[in-house]
Amino acid sequence: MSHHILEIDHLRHVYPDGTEALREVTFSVCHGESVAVIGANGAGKSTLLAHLNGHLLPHSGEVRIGHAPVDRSNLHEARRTVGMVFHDPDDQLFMPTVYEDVAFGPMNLGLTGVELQNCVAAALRRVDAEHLAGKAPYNLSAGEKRRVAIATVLSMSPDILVMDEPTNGLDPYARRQLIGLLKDFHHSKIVTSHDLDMVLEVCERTVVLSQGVVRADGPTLEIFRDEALLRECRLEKPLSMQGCPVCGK
Ligand SMILES: Nc1ncnc2c1ncn2[C@@H]1O[C@H](COP(=O)(O)OP(=O)(O)OP(=O)(O)O)[C@@H](O)[C@H]1O
Repeated sequence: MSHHILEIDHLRHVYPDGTEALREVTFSVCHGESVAVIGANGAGKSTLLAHLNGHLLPHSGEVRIGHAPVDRSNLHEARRTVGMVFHDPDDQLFMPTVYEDVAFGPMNLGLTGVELQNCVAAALRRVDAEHLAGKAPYNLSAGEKRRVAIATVLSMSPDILVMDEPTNGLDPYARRQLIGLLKDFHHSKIVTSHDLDMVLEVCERTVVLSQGVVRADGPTLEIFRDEALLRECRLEKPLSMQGCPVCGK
């Protein structure tokens, strides 16, 4: 029995206008592993994420979660197993208060009363947002919204946390807080981002997509040291790995 929690097997996706966004994409994620999926604009990252919880279904190939292929018959289970934090938190927060947003998922799973209250409090505590419980989500700052969006997913106890551009729009302090939070999660994680410094800190492994194809898959540091690969895939080294712009060292 393999120790993979998620397997992406020869996944191909073609949009109705004929754009072939993913071609034979194959890689697996182990229990507890943090994997970044990086690539230039249009490389296929969002299309790939949309397959992980069945928002899109493949033209050929498959996505397996815990060895079960994701298809129309098990979308509900796939969405419970894969906690997806969307690119824009406003797509995830729609209730009058933060508490109700975080309670929404577990309530649908049948939690009520004290059990529900404890579940919401635990999820908010993990993202350091208990004090926001009574606030209206639309009044929160970008960093607060991002943390609450993560809490809405954590309250469902997913086996895999998937995050699309988690540091987008955050100021340096909020970004640093989020990186700390991600490093403290010992879930399996898949993160897509153009923030390669964050990737370097949070993900031990990186998959590089280019024009819908997996161009490389390996330890993050090795990938970022491969200048020819980065150039070919229209990527740049993380700033923390570039020399000083003044002295060149
Ligand atoms: N609904 C759609 N219909 C047709 N083509 C699409 C659609 N959505 C995405 N595409 C195309 O599929 C390819 C992959 O797009 P995708 O959004 O997955 O890339 P991405 O790596 O997430 O890009 P970015 O970094 O800009 O967010 C691109 O060529 C894009 O133009």
